[in-house]
Amino acid sequence: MRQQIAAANWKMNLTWEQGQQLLKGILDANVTPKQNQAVIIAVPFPYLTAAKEIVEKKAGYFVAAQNCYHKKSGAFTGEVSAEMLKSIGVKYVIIGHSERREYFNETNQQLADKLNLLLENGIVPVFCCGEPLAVREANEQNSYVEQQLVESLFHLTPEQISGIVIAYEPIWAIGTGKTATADQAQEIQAYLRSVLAGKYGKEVAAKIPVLYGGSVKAANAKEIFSNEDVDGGLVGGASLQADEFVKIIEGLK
Ligand SMILES: O=C[C@H](O)COP(=O)(O)O
Repeated sequence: MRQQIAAANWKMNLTWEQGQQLLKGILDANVTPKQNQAVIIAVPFPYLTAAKEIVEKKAGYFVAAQNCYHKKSGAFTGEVSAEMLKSIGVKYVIIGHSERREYFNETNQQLADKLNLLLENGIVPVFCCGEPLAVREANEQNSYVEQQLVESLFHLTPEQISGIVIAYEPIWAIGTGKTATADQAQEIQAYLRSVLAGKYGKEVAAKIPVLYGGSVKAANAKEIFSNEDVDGGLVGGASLQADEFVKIIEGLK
């Protein structure tokens, strides 16, 4: 079975003291991921090293960064490179979150560059994609998200793309409490997998985990994750409460 992933994205929330409490709550629940499962916790940059010490003591649990810069190194004050993240042992990095696309004007081309840098450094990119409400209302979500994949991912070799994780997050469902139905998630994620299969073949497409994100919580995780093409979730709000996130982990296939 493809890898199944419960990914927490703290975004710009929590002091380090609060973060430690949350990690303690999650790890004290002592849920052991199965062979095909992983738990990823994306914390703010300043917490990465200390969080890694705590989180990665437990098998199957990893920290992630929430972003990296699209250039290798140089005079880019305030930015963090893929190589720096590698140098402290970070194994996963979220890129292309809709908040970064919207508030920081990230483009598909910049994301293609970030992917290259992460892969060069042996880091697994968690590539986010997803459509805004107006696109969903016009029923154009498939072609919209397909374009995001084509422009950011399709320069990768089959071997490279086999090493990434995709997170489909409809923007209208992020932090709104409005979740895509399990059927809506399955439908578009099956479509995205067919797009990947069209370019790379079915065997490669079948290996790539595709997560769903957008108001996932303990109460709906299991149902959403039960779909064939939904390989877990990228969770914002509900990942800030230990008991909620633990139940989400338990909802993985
Ligand atoms: O990265 C996580 C997503 O943006 C989902 O956030 P949310 O679970 O608060 O809707």
